[in-house]
Amino acid sequence: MKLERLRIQGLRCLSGSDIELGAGIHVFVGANGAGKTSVLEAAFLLSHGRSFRSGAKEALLQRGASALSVYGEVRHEEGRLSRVGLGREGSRWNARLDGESATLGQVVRECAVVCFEPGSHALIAGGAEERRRYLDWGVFHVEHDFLLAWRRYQRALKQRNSLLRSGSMIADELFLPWEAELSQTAEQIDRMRQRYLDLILPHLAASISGLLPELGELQLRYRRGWTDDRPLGEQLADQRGRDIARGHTTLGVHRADWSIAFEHAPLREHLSRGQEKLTALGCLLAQAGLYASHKGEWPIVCLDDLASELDLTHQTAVVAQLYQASAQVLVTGTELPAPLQGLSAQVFHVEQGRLAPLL
Ligand SMILES: Nc1ncnc2c1ncn2[C@@H]1O[C@H](COP(=O)(O)OP(=O)(O)OP(=O)(O)O)[C@@H](O)[C@H]1O
Repeated sequence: MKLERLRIQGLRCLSGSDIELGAGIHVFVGANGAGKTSVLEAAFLLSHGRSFRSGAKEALLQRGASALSVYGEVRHEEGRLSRVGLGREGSRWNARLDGESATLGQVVRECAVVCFEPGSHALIAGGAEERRRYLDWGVFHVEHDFLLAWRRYQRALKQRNSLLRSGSMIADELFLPWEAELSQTAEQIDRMRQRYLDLILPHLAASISGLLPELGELQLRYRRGWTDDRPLGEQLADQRGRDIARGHTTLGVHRADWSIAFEHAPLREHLSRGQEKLTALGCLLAQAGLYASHKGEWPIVCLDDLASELDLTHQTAVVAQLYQASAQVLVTGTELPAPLQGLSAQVFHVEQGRLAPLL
């Protein structure tokens, strides 16, 4: 798929930009603070409904502006065009698909963006939440029932947590329906996640060993969030007293995690910072590759500040892989990254929140 048009209003320093994009590689070049990353953030917002930068979604809204909107025209491999939009006016976010009001789920299903950026190493070195988000984004795109199960799970979790916080005088019977719902939806979500991990493993092995051959074979480890010996419902009932003391539910798919161990680096602490970044990049490219083999089209790939994140050899390897795959790629840099010199790429100059194509 490719973004043929990206219109951004009121996002950080971008007050009003409207650009046309083609196939292949696009580079956004400009000084620090010019607004390059914000362009990638806008594309990512259409795909995830949030930014990849930490902090509140509210920080995206331009200081002093009352509204923010991002609109994209996404051309799919089979020729179909999806017109996707997300916006915020006052305190409300809204989503639009093909001119009609839509849900966030409908919009993000039409626009898939994977993004490698300076914070991506958190996928390997950070907390479990980042890894669950990665996993669930992939599962969402291959399993149709995922979103429904996930929403039911979140609702039941919220209800059980609020009962836990109401104190120990709450009758056990009040917990039972929510624990049954948690147990049923957790089994579903866990099965989908496990299927996804089985699917992605060969993609991970290929993409990470291409970037880090010196680390040897990799193993994917997964913890589902509760033990395998008994149904989650039974374990939640046993755990209730301790959960009341803690004020939240300590077992379930919201506690799941996964990790990668290498033959020559069995612990995460054995990886250098650069190797963490390359492993994270390998995970993102594997996810893009799996998406492509499942959907018949590559997601849009964003590489923020490529030249300062990777050494030249790895920059060249990544660019060559994406070039061969004919993926639409959006890259940022303070100058044109060396591996792109000589390749046909559309270059945009970014200055103080304004974008101009360089001919
Ligand atoms: N909510 C906001 N309203 C207005 N301006 C903002 C807001 N948030 C951030 N900015 C400004 O917008 C710009 C965002 O820059 P961005 O991170 O996109 O730049 P960049 O070109 O990628 O920079 P670098 O090369 O330093 O990473 C910065 O100048 C920042 O101060």
